[in-house]
Amino acid sequence: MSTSPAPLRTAVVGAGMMGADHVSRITKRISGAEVVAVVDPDTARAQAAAALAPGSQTFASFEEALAGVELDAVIIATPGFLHEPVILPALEKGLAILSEKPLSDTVESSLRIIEAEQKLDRPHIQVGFMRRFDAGYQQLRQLVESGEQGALLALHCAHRNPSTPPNYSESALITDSVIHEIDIVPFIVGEPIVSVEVKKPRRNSLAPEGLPEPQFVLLETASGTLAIVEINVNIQFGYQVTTDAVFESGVASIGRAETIQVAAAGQIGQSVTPSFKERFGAAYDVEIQRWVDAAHRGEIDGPSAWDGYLASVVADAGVLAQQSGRREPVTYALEKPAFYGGATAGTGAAASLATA
Ligand SMILES: NC(=O)C1=CN([C@@H]2O[C@H](COP(=O)(O)OP(=O)(O)OC[C@H]3O[C@@H](n4cnc5c(N)ncnc54)[C@H](O)[C@@H]3O)[C@@H](O)[C@H]2O)C=CC1
Ligand SMILES: O=C1[C@@H](O)[C@H](O)[C@@H](O)[C@H](O)[C@H]1O
Repeated sequence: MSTSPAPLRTAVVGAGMMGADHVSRITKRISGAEVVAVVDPDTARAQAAAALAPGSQTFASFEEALAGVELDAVIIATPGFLHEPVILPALEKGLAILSEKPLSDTVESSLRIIEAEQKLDRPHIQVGFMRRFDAGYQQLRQLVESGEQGALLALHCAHRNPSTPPNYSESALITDSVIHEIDIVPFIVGEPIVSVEVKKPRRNSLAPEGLPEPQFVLLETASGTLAIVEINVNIQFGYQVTTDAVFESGVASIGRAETIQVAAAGQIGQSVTPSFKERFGAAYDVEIQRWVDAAHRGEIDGPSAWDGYLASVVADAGVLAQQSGRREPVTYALEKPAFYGGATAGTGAAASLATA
């Protein structure tokens, strides 16, 4: 008779929107893990999230959680610039780590993280690029790989949010939002991004003062496939993420039919998801379940810290392109280490896409 392994004793660090959602996910929707600690200096948030996971304890810092409870794993859902201070001690303890995107806020920090991780026997960090687990993106990737419609020439990507949180800056358009396309475009195309250019059309007057958006971000991959990303984060009507892929002999579209379409009373309509939590709810569930299952096997099963590092290099070029108005080349300083699953030539970016 086979017995299930003991649940992964997990801390969730950062009990805001994503952290609380992950607490609920682990407790109610997936198996093989339990939240034993919720960490947030904002006591009310920590307690509200911990209430979703009966038996969990709250802590004001990750250090206190490490000292106060036995852990196997950690989910990091603090703002990006606070990921590294949790990732490094978690690596030292050998915990399974799911870091929300981005891996970190700078290339330098991402490099420190991958250097620290490579002191261990194997990758411990999975990055929360959940689109890789979305059924639509997976089908699109398969279509590209099949070659059924010829070569992939271009992608039209729309990334629309109803509004932005406080302190959302112009660079956040790239580092916080387009970072998802920066990860998913190489995943679909199967090759790295080699340049970034940013075009700024007329400003949406409904965006917060000083935020020049929408913007169009052009991501070019190694063989010349062009992804044109409309990043448009104060569009009011809802949350919408779509991709239209242009092939040599056809087009394919994903992301437009998340909800039922109803024809009635002389109209055809469907509702729009209000936020990423609904649009990508199923993808987050699959992402976290696969991360938990892999952690029980001593593995990761999704985008690695190497993928997080690659994304940070492209994001850097993107922020530069916002300011320069020029096409900025993307230069990856490192070859992909064998530690991350393949000593391929060049950036190794394509080979890093084998998972998820
Ligand atoms: N995969 C996805 O689609 C999404 C990912 N995210 C990512 O999730 C992370 C969190 O984002 P949100 O939940 O939107 O932010 P949030 O602002 O709602 O929550 C962040 C929480 O971290 C807490 N915090 C701050 N310093 C801390 C510390 N030293 N230790 C523990 N907690 C601390 C804050 O008090 C706050 O409760 C970010 O990395 C963000 O990029 C966010 C939204 C969607
Ligand atoms: O990661 C996310 C947010 O942080 C970001 O602000 C949004 O633009 C993205 O759509 C969402 O998935």
